[in-house]
Amino acid sequence: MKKVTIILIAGGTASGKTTVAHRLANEILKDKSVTHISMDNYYKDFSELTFDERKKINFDHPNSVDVEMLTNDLTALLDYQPIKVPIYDFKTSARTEEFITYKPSDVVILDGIFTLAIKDIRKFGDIKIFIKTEDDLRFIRRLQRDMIERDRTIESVIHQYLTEVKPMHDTFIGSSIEYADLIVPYKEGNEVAIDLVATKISSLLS
Ligand SMILES: Nc1ncnc2c1ncn2[C@@H]1O[C@H](COP(=O)(O)OP(=O)(O)O)[C@@H](O)[C@H]1O
Ligand SMILES: O=c1ccn([C@@H]2O[C@H](COP(=O)(O)O)[C@@H](O)[C@H]2O)c(=O)[nH]1
Repeated sequence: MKKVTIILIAGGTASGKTTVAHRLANEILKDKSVTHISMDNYYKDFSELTFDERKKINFDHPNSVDVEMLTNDLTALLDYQPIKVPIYDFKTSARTEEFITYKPSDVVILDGIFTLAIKDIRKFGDIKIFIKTEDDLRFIRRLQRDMIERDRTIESVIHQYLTEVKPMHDTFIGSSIEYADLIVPYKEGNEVAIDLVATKISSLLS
């Protein structure tokens, strides 16, 4: 039986993880059996808390992730079993009541800030990628994205960035680059790195 290949894509907030994962899954590897999963859907379920209480949670600390659910799901995918994942809502900081079902596939791409920082997740990676984007670019992208897509104010983005995002990045996420097989400097896109990953996957699948 063929082994499922798991690609982990890490990097700071707004570094371009989702963009790279999406390109790999939907363009470069579109003829292969590929599933792209976001680690964002594995934040713990804090729905019993009020919205104001949830706003105080530090979502940049690894403890905010439901590692047990994620490891169970990755184990199921390695066994070619389907998984059902709750969809997360960044506007309310809570899981929605909707689920997405992922069918078994030969390649699984998991992207998220903690994919290389959390040992129990990192150990699943066959190919470990870190997207390295300068901090100021990431902050600008995050500010735009959070205000447009996540219902945040400029003040809340700046406050969260200075009190949680940056200190946790400096403590946990930035240093996880040491576990990467490939570091991708993603500014205007990096075709060579993306082609290298595609070639490696093709060789693993053949
Ligand atoms: N190479 C790039 N150049 C310019 N903008 C980019 C680039 N990559 C991503 N973005 C933009 O930055 C924001 C964050 O990208 P995303 O891929 O969602 O990052 P992440 O998943 O790391 O948080 C998005 O609005 C996206 O369109
Ligand atoms: O309820 C939440 C959950 C997470 N966040 C922030 O999201 C980023 C991680 O997502 P990226 O797409 O990689 O940026 C993390 O830095 C958290 O601060 C949130 O704001 N609210």
